[in-house]
Amino acid sequence: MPVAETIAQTTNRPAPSQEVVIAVRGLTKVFKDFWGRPKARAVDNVNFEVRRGEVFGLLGPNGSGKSTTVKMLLGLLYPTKGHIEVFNHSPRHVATKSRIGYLPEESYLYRYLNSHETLDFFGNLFRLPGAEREKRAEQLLEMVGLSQTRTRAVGEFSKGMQRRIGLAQALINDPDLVILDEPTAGLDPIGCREVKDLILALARRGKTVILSSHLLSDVEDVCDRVVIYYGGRIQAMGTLQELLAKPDAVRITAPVLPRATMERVLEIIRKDVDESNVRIDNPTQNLESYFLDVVQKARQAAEETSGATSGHKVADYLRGDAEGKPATDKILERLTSSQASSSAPVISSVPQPVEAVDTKKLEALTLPKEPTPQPPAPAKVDVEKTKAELEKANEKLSSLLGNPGKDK
Ligand SMILES: Nc1ncnc2c1ncn2[C@@H]1O[C@H](COP(=O)(O)OP(=O)(O)OP(=O)(O)O)[C@@H](O)[C@H]1O
Repeated sequence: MPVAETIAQTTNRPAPSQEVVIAVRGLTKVFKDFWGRPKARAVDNVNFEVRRGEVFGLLGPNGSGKSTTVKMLLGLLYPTKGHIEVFNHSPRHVATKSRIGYLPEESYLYRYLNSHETLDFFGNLFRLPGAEREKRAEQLLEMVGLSQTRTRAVGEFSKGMQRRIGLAQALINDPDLVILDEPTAGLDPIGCREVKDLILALARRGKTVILSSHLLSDVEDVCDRVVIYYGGRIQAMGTLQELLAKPDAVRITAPVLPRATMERVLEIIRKDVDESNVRIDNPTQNLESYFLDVVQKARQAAEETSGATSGHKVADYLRGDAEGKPATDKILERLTSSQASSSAPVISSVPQPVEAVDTKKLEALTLPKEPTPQPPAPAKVDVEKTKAELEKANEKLSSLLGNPGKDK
């Protein structure tokens, strides 16, 4: 799988359509004991709708009702009360089931089948013709980075490799609705990023994705909307923007500024807000980007691995015209923009006193040698610099894909 993009908000994904794929109303599930006495109210009067092309996150602590909800969406459990429609039908409708791909929390694989046979077996369950099964299996194995281990029994696979084959299995029927329970559990950071990119690629193609995960950063990277459960009830639901925005604070990011400029900026800010409410710091890159950089360098040594390799491009049959902009363009944009801001200090004005302006920090953030104060740079595009950055990013992308020059 290519690294297509990481943060949903930075993608040019079309807005989800108005077509409702899942409608859940008053959904309740009470598990009863042998004598019919209520044992656990796993899901309690839950309502939500998911539209076509949406990536919808199910969040909540252990035992809060996520898996029970998923099992009811799949028609594996009957609701005690309430109503579920998937593609306008009951989840038990056979034709509806054929449009769903499911990656359970634990993959149930036949340990003596190899990865190719595993996919062939599941393709057979969907009555795919032999040639089509063969084609999809090959593409999927390549996509999840398992083509080199296609003849090894899946029982020998590591946890992350089992997750990868499970993901391939969930996609063999080219489903319109993909339900993924902890898809990144056990995966290395590159695998996690590839799975997130795959989810975004599926959504761009108009697939609907339900993602249940405890990894909040994963959810944040890919989900359009999330629901947060506690005790079987929905505690919060909305887009990430709605749930996470802090409308009473602003953040300004800029390249490192001369001390005099910083002083002037602070002077202006102080006129409106108390100094103790202003925080200055350097943005840091996240651990994922740092890790990928380190691995990229290590990979140049081209060490052999008996495990999963980095995945390759999204399987052709899963791609569609709706992909829009090529994946490489997006990663270039992201890499260049993150480079541009890597050394930038952030000034944020927050309502709660976080940290008073620290003169030492301020000094550290300003240029080491006091240059002559420069007037603010005009906002013109430095074509040469942008070109160089693009080339650098392209190299980074090629080595991330382990496929130098191919996507140029
Ligand atoms: N088959 C069952 N019989 C009895 N109780 C059950 C059954 N399945 C789930 N429960 C109970 O329902 C509640 C919700 O469980 P569920 O598996 O849906 O939680 P979850 O949010 O998926 O948790 P986790 O994050 O740990 O996977 C828990 O109290 C659980 O014990």
